[in-house]
Amino acid sequence: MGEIIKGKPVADKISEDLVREIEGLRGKGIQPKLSIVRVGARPDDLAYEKGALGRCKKVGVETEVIELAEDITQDKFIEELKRLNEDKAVNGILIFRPLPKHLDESVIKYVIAPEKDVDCLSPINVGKMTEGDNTGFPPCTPTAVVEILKHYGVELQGKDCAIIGASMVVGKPAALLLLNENATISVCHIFTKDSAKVASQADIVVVGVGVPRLVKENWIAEGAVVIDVGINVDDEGNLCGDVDFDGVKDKTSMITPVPGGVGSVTTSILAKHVVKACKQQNNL
Ligand SMILES: Nc1nc(=O)c2c([nH]1)NC[C@@H]1CN(c3ccc(C(=O)N[C@@H](CCC(=O)O)C(=O)O)cc3)C=[N+]21
Repeated sequence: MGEIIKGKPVADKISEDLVREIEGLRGKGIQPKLSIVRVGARPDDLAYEKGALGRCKKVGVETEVIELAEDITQDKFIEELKRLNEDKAVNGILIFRPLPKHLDESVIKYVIAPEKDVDCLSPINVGKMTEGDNTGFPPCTPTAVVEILKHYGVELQGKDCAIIGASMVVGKPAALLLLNENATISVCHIFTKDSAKVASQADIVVVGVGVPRLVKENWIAEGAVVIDVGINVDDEGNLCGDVDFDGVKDKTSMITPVPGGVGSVTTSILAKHVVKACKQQNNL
């Protein structure tokens, strides 16, 4: 019991396919490119940026980072974004979130070109995900969750999934993507009466809340599959997930580690979305 299912084999498989696909595109004179938009220098954003740049380099996706000042005005930000929308060389745009408070995401999400929106900021892509329309771009992290489950042969149809956390970047989209796989979904959040009870009745538990080691042994049914999306730094400065890995592991049939789990697949999905966007934009 307690097979540790790592992200690397999943990421490697996706990367191998991408390398081949990008070689094919280059043969046609096409080079996929991602623009990353970062406002300020939050450690969280820098960590993701480092992983994303490394992955893109490895598979052959060109990158640029648009570094904007922490105090950039909304008008200037929108001007930059429109420039990227119109730049024919740019196929994908990733805007790090959350944006500083003075930038209004509810306005900006309508400005990003949906066909370049590789991490699902645009309501068009949220809508496509909700409908199960595969022409859009669901957010990279919950997509990585589903890819890991499929890679390790976890049946989803008819299974009971508990999602812990209801954010727009993890919980809500994870619920929709797993629903699209015909699983039965329960979503727990801070107002849920008894999250441990809901989780302990599930075949699959997906956790993305940002609370170090929240999910304990009593939350997990014997033989359940546990996917830990959290990336936290604990009091000793170590990277840890939202699941008490040592306490939970032996009760599960499979569990993802942190680091080395979902986080390592997210950047491969990002690169995959850039290539998909590139192909769509070139009518391929
Ligand atoms: N639009 C948007 N989408 C995001 O998904 C998003 C964001 N904005 N803003 C910042 C946060 C933070 N975040 C991280 C992802 C990976 C690591 C990380 O450490 N990744 C390691 C692997 C960690 C592991 O192995 O588990 C790597 O890629 O090498 C950290 C942080 C994404 N975020």
